Amino acid sequence: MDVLVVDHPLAQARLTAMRDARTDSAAFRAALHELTTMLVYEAARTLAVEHFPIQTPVAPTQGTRLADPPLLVPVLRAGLGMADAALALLPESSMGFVGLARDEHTFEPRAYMESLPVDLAGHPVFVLDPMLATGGSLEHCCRLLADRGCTEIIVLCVLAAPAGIERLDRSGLPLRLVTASIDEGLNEKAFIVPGLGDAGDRQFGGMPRF
Ligand SMILES: O=P(O)(O)OC[C@H]1O[C@H](OP(=O)(O)OP(=O)(O)O)[C@H](O)[C@@H]1O
Ligand SMILES: O=c1cc[nH]c(=O)[nH]1
Ligand SMILES: [Mg+2]
Repeated sequence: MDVLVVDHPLAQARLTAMRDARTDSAAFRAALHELTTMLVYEAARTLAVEHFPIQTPVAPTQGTRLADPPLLVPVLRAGLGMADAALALLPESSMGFVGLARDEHTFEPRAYMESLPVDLAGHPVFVLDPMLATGGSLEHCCRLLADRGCTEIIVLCVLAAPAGIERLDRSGLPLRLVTASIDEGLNEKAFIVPGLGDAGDRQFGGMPRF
């Protein structure tokens, strides 16, 4: 599986703000928004483009645009904080939604929402979720997309644990990963270490489990 680590100093500064336990929710959301802009910029580098004629004030020339803007799929809740920034850079994109909550004991994802186009054959998809921990949630989400015929899945996350990367790699799904960091590992609660805590709670506050 192709993995790109965006180690640009401006990206790492936003990541540092997100890791810092003193960062409040508003500053956390702002840093995630800005970091997502950088992740999307890098992830979009390999998208297919098409050229078309335009006229500058001086002369005719060729313009460039994305041939097929990717479907954006934030994984609720935490991925919601990446949605606005991605849509700002990709204003022609459509958006689908997948809602997953990881069970605190089994660490398996429980699906509670799915709103996706029926047929994704031939279309690229950007999956937005800040955290790749055990990989259960993102594997579940990417499988939903592959089941709809998608063969070009790009996962954008803030932090990836080695176990999650290995799981996605083993899944055989047609994906590549863009992340701001590969962290050391997981603790006994399957939280990423050193990580940044619970990305959903840090943006939106704690939630009672269903
Ligand atoms: O790789 P995994 O082990 O599956 O863990 C990662 C998942 O955990 C977090 O979501 P969470 O279940 O906490 O839901 P939330 O976004 O509503 O907080 C995160 O946003 C990922 O979706
Ligand atoms: O460290 C982790 C692991 C899963 N989900 C999170 O939000 N954080
Ligand atoms: Mg959470």
